[in-house]
Amino acid sequence: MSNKERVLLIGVGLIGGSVALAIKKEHNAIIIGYDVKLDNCQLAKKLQIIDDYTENLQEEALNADLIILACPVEKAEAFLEVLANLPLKRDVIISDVGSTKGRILEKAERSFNKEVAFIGGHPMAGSHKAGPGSARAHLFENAFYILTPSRNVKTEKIEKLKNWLRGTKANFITMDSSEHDLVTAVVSHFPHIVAASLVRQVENHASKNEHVNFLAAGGFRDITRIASSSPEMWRDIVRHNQSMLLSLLDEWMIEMNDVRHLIRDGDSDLIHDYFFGAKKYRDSLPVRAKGAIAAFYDLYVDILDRPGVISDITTILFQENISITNIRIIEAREDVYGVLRISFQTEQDLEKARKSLQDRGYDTYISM
Ligand SMILES: NC(=O)C1=CN([C@@H]2O[C@H](COP(=O)(O)OP(=O)(O)OC[C@H]3O[C@@H](n4cnc5c(N)ncnc54)[C@H](O)[C@@H]3O)[C@@H](O)[C@H]2O)C=CC1
Ligand SMILES: O=C(O)C(=O)Cc1ccc(O)cc1
Repeated sequence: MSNKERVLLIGVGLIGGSVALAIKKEHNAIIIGYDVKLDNCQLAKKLQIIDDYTENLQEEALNADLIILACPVEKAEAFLEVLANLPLKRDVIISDVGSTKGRILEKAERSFNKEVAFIGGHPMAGSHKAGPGSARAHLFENAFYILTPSRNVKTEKIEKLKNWLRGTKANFITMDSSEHDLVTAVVSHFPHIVAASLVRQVENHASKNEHVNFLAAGGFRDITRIASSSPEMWRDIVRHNQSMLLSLLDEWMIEMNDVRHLIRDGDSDLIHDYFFGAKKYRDSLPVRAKGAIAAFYDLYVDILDRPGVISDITTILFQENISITNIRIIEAREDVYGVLRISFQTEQDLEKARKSLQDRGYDTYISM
């Protein structure tokens, strides 16, 4: 066997694949994938995300220097038990990428002896897409990557894990698992539940009114994008973070009840203050920083409603080798300016596109 270090990736999907690509950029290690979906392993190998895959997890685990769990969190918890019963390498580091940390850390601390360093990990970036086909080496660039080491882990092991993951170009922060589960519940898990519930409410109305579907196609689709994420992943997150989510739901119901009173009483100043408070806080949040939910790298371009303008713009971007992920006319009236919204994968693409289009006389905006 070669003397290169070996990484075992359990769950070869969007996040596992992106972590693997980031490791490959910086390390000459051998990355072996394991996944219940053989197709995902085969695709990942073809895309050179992993070097190879195995159907014998237990055998590969014995040789691994780094093991990363990147499957839904309830499965990850079950794999910890499998790993705990194996004679792993003495200095192995085990980490995960799961969206919840409390139950995983509890299991790790109960299962492993002090030679095994389990360091929870959660890259706070991603998307509603799934599978290795959507994996990107730069997915976590400038994002926060939360680490939740188990109690007995030495600082040098944490530094070693950061070194393994340096190709992500993420900003590492360390916290304990309960703080992690609280903040992620507030900024990510609970908003997902709200997004799903909004979509389900619209669906209910769509069955009674034929216009709802058409009207929900635009902005509503955008603000509820996260409701298209993997149901398996969110099922596990909700089960793992149950108590935090129940307490946030209680808070939300009190808040909604207050809103109900506001609307019922119809006091124009109080209603204004409610929206003003929300706007003030939202406007104070960093615009281009990466948070828990992926930012939209959207550029708005004023366009005259004339034939050929869209192909002119896409040609400019093509010549500049800038890939776009979505393009849409979001406002177009006869004989007046329309607005084209172009979405990019990265901030750099957005800035490059903005410059190229401005140089050719187009008026562009980053937010509307
Ligand atoms: N999607 C996102 O934006 C983010 C997700 N996460 C976390 O990352 C983890 C993975 O999520 P994604 O990569 O988004 O999902 P994904 O669906 O793209 O990848 C998950 C992979 O795990 C595999 N898998 C499922 N059960 C398995 C099992 N029993 N054994 C082996 N492999 C199994 C799936 O076949 C799939 O290839 C989850 O724990 C999620 O909470 C963390 C940050 C962001
Ligand atoms: O932008 C989105 O779709 C997300 O919500 C990404 C996301 C999903 C799960 C996480 O634990 C962290 C980030």
